[in-house]
Amino acid sequence: MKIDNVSYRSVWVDAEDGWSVHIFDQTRLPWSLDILRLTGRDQVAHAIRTMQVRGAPLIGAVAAYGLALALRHDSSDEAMERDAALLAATRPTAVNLGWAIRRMLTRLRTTAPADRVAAAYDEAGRICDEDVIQNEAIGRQGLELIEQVAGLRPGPVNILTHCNAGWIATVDWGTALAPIYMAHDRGIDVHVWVDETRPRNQGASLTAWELGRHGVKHTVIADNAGGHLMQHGMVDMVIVGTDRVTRTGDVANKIGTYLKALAARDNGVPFWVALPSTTIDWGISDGVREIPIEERAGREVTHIQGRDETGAPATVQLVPDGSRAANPAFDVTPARLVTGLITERGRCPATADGLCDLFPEYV
Ligand SMILES: CSC[C@H]1O[C@H](OP(=O)(O)O)[C@H](O)[C@@H]1O
Repeated sequence: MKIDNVSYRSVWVDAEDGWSVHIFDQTRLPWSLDILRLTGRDQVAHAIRTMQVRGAPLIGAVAAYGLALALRHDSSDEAMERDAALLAATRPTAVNLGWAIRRMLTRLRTTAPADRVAAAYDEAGRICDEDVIQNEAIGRQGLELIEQVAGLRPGPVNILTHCNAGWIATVDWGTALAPIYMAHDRGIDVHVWVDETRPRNQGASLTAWELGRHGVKHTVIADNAGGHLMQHGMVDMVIVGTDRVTRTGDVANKIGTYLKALAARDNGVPFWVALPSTTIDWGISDGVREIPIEERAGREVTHIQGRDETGAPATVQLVPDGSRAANPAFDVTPARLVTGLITERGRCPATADGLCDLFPEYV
């Protein structure tokens, strides 16, 4: 995607040294665009754990490069398995992380140690290139849904999204936002209701930043406002991303997604989930029981980051000293509340049959 008319991906290998890896520090957005140069395994692990880099497809891609960086230090079998396990354990919910590491190991275990670094960079690069292609295809699949609504009546197509599933959550294009970018670029009048997405505020700080940079009309709202807007006919559809989808169509996504799905169902608003097939966990069926939900630090709830009147970054405490906080970072929306899944191969019902029809080779 472009920033000030310069094309970027969310992760790239340094063009000069050919081995260090660059990402945007997403904890610094929207106030400053800081590019981090990653040079080792521990730096990559820290970036994923602290959400300097986040978004299901992107953490998989960055972890893949993290393994390549680790192999530069030690390409032995023991070190490779150890480093892969460490990177795979940095965050539990997004299945793309484990998928990417498993894909890397599949290639590297049959590669001679002396050839592993080159093979790792090659495979990580393929993961990135495929993510871009998949997300662009998701954009085209979702664009058709927006075009259908735009053809029904004049005025903007109003889309609500939760968290950030934009280009900065993936290698490029995004998932939930890809159809929106394509509709905007084709002159369709779209407006996005951007859930702030407490407690990390990925919507307020990342989705709003992305859409603003691309010139897409948007309004940031409190997470709790979505149901009201749906009741008053102000939302034509919901499109969200996801971190893990079961083989039966249950959807894990940022905390609060489930509540939006309930409000959408109650108000007859289509609730779409956009995902590349790398986000499908074919090994599980019951999302509520089987998807691991990351529990993050309570400080993310008790404190909030922003900038003060002088423009300086600031962190303020929101709750009384001594109050405890719970911080489940994801929830699971049962398939019955999902209108459909938007994948790189097409749209399908959130059902085992729907996914099997699109991806028969995985079943
Ligand atoms: C395109 S996947 C985006 C997905 O990842 C986010 O989680 P996090 O910000 O914690 O990495 C969120 O669930 C988004 O929907």
